[in-house]
Amino acid sequence: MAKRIVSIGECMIEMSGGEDRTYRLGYAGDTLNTAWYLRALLDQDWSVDYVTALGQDRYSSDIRAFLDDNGIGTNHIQTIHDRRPGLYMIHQEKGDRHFTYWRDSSAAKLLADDKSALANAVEGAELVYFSGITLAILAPRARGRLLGAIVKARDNGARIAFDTNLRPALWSSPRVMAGVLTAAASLCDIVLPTHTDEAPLFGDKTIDDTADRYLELGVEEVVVKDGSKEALIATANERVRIAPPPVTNVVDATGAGDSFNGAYLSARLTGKNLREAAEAAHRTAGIVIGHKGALVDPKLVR
Ligand SMILES: O=C(O)C(=O)C[C@H](O)[C@H](O)CO
Repeated sequence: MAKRIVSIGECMIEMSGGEDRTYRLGYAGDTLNTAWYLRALLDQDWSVDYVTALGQDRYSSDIRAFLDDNGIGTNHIQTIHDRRPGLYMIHQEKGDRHFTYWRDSSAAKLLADDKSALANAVEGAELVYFSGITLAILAPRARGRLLGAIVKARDNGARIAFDTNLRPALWSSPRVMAGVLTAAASLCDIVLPTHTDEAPLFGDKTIDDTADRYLELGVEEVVVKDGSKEALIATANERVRIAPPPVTNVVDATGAGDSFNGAYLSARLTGKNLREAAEAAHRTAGIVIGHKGALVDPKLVR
């Protein structure tokens, strides 16, 4: 039987491009993006399931079909009858991508309402992946239910990977965001933060400060991304710094970190060392930022 990876979070309708007010419709969301690159890079010894909630509208049906067609498991996607998927638009400004969201009443906000559905979803997983965005969209009690299911999965042998993925707009305050993310990270085996996002919130001066903060929480492997600068992979015994290869063609940085995570985790799951995994991750992210939207054709990254 294939070894299971479960990624938990929100998939939205994505509008990318926007030149002459012409947009391309896609489906994306940080945890789905990572699932997408895991699916693209792993062989059929692995299954990749996406756990979220969708509605019954045409876009929810299309998202399910899109995931099915691309080999991502949809059996644990819940249906919320009177809700629809969220939506976001990407715009480019001053060399970076920015997002505007319509997601306040999306179906995914209810993904952790059913405790037994969550427990079933993570059962038998080898790796469970979630993010700070997954936590940000949930009400406080639902966050507790999700973290409870994750702790149980870990007790049953799953490894837990977490990208803190800071989105201040989705949190009630920076203090709540910092507190919840730190508590969640302390339950995880692999944490994949982005230094530039975390530095102003936590006062980190260097990528080593970011790594140390998570190592001190008991995290085994910390993967600190830093945009176009070198990434730091830190464990209690080893520190590896890997610069990305030069990239000349940045079209849209959406999904760079998520694809980095997908490639990194797929390399680690198949026995690659920290250096090899970080190199593979930079390579994949370098391809993704040359295209519009978060998801590129899997053939381009294989
Ligand atoms: O910002 C979010 O919540 C998204 O999930 C949208 C993008 O796909 C994601 O941020 C890219 O990392």
